[in-house]
Amino acid sequence: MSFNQLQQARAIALPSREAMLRRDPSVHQFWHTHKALFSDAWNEWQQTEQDNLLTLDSSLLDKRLRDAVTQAWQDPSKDVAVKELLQEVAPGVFELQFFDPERLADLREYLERVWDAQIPLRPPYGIVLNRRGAMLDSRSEGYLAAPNFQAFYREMLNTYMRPIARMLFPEIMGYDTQTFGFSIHYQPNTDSSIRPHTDASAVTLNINLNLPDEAFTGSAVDFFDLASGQKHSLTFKPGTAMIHRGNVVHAAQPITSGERTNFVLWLYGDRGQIPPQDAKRTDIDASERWTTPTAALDSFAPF
Ligand SMILES: O=C(O)CCC(=O)C(=O)O
Ligand SMILES: [Fe+2]
Repeated sequence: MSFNQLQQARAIALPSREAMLRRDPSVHQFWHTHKALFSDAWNEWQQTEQDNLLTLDSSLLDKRLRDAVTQAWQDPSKDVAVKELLQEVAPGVFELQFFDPERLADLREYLERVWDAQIPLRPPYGIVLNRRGAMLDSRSEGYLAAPNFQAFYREMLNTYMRPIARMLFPEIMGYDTQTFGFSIHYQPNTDSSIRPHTDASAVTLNINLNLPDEAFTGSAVDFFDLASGQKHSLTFKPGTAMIHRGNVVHAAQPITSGERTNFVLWLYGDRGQIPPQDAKRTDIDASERWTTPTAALDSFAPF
């Protein structure tokens, strides 16, 4: 690797927002053409910045969660301690404290340095084009390819999300081999809300990254319970996460002041498969939950 990939990458202008929203073929071509360059640039960025960058690891997570999860990996029969940290806040929607709010400043500082890197990043244009968001998974064009971040991202999915999801939603077992993720950022005048939709995932973990002093108003997430016809509006607190099946209809209300930053992580099966509607929801043995699939990652990306 020669040490000028970073400068080269910085000199390349992103396609226009309009072209990205239109999903113009030239946009796909753009990311394809520069794939290796951008990946090398993130490597180089990490090396250049290594004295400034915080190590991303599980010390950023809530201690009770980290301890309970560590224990469950050692002895799956003790995973009730993890379950006790999950609260059902709407039908099929569970809340947990994921990050330690006191450590979020470090993670956010890392992400600020990512923006300052000026390497082209592809914003998530699944539902809307969220300007200050990034694709996180290596299957995605223009993803955040810094090796340290990638190791942390994989740890969040493999060590934490998948076994917890299997505990709550046993029918996802086997429909959880593949990963997907992006970050989103809301502020009142640009990207402020998301209309009702379902996710193309088997399960979604949506984690808030707001610092304790970063208050916002509005921006509740509405979950629609089709069985009862009721709507449950839930507001994120710093470092909390909500986990739900992808097929739960949800929407984000407009943010009226402040900002909100979240990581949205998805699991689904090979080639994007999700469990059939009538999938049996019978519990699986704890020892099966605390495992990591060995299937190769495919390249299917829903958006
Ligand atoms: O506003 C949120 O946190 C929900 C985002 C969401 O539903 C999505 O990105 O699919
Ligand atoms: Fe969603």
